[in-house]
Amino acid sequence: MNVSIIGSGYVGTTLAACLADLGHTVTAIDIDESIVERLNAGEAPIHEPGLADLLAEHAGTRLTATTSYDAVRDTDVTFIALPTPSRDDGSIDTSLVEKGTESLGEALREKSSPHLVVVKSTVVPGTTAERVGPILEETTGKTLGDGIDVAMNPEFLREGHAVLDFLDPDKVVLGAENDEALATLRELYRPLTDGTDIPVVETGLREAEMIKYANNAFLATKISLMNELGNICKEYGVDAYEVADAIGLDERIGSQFLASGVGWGGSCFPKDVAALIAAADTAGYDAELLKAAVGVNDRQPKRLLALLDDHVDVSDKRVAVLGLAFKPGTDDIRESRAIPVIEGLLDRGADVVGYDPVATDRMRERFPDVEYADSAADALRDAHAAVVVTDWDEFAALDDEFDAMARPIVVDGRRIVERREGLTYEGLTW
Ligand SMILES: NC(=O)c1ccc[n+]([C@@H]2O[C@H](COP(=O)([O-])OP(=O)(O)OC[C@H]3O[C@@H](n4cnc5c(N)ncnc54)[C@H](O)[C@@H]3O)[C@@H](O)[C@H]2O)c1
Ligand SMILES: O=c1ccn([C@@H]2O[C@H](COP(=O)(O)OP(=O)(O)O[C@H]3O[C@H](CO)[C@@H](O)[C@H](O)[C@H]3O)[C@@H](O)[C@H]2O)c(=O)[nH]1
Repeated sequence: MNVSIIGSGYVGTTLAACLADLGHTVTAIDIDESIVERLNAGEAPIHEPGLADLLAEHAGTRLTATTSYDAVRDTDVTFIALPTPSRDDGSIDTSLVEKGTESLGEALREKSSPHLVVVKSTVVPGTTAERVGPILEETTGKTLGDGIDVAMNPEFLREGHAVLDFLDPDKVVLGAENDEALATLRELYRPLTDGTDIPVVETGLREAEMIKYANNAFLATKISLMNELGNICKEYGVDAYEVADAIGLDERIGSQFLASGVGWGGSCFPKDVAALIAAADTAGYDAELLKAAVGVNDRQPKRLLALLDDHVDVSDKRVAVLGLAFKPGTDDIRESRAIPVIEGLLDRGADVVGYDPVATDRMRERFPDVEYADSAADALRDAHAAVVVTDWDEFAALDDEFDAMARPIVVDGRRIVERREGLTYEGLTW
């Protein structure tokens, strides 16, 4: 099938590379020329395991990139993978999706064969039918169901595992309101799902939109609940990880997403939970539990800093922040818990030195005046304390490096550092 994808960020690029790998002919469209150049050169514009290999294999053959929307006319299906950021009140800003849809519709006006537009972006229930659909009708001059159609296909990939998650998903959700749109979506995913036991959920547009929010809200709330339990564990000298291992054996609870610590960040959980709370508010429902999940999440970095305060007054002291990315395996710092931690340390007058294997450049843009080290060892040298914010594997191997600290104190927000003699070790929930 000939597919075009608007937006070549984390989702769009992964989708482009994976659909090409599944045998489709893919055109990636982005307004950022440097991204288009990199894609055409077979290079990954983002740090994502396995992505560079797929792009190198398919660029120039099954995958091409362009800044021109005209390319959509040579395709049968267009995915919209544009950002849906938060407004100040937490609600989603759909203006980029709407602008992209307008450009798409104008380009499709001259196309005579049928075209399916699939919303991949995370959008609140009603967006595809009530915003994307009408814009397409207006700009193409066609009627939905007659030459142009819409569908909704939420994405569940995790950053750092994007390619594997796409090629081996827990489920594929296809939202459509008519048989033709559904048949096109099925056809598109057939190379992925045929002969496998991957569940394919066929549902309506609003349901598909809501499934995405429900998925993220559930996972974020699960972590916040474990963080709440972990905070109580810490007060009673109980190891929250032992508790989590045991409760995770109950199949109704499940063992995943029970790692307590400094909380959830990233480009999705904070934005999507806020959007769902705002959407509920708009509908007249007070999403109390989701608000509490956000409250617990906001508290975890403060608890980490309070534990540090118990050990050392960091004013004018060098403090190492180990890990800057919102989680390991990515250079993404959006809503990273490192941000409130660094802010709290700067408020206390600390000389912060940050280290991350891949996310330093991005954090430097956010905090240009903070010092950044090239290795964990360099960050720890002469530091009066260290805090761990991201569970990069390499932090588990740190050992002698702690001997070079002015005072070997570690407050671990991710249970990754090994306890050792001579090290004052404080876990956030254990
Ligand atoms: N990042 C994730 O892990 C993830 C996972 C599932 C769903 N989502 C959702 O997918 C959507 C996209 O997220 P992302 O993280 O890939 O975004 P992103 O910010 O990484 O990428 C968006 C891309 O769109 C391009 N762009 C902006 N305006 C454009 C326009 N008018 N025309 C063409 N290109 C344009 C930008 O240059 C950028 O390359 C969001 O709704 C997000 O919530 C993200
Ligand atoms: O037990 C856990 C698991 C995760 N986290 C934190 O939660 C955040 C999110 O982690 P993860 O879900 O692995 O990363 P994302 O790439 O943000 O993926 C989430 O958000 C995506 C965008 O919507 C969805 O597609 C994915 O299904 C969903 O897992 C990170 O800060 C993690 O450190 C914890 O604190 N404890």
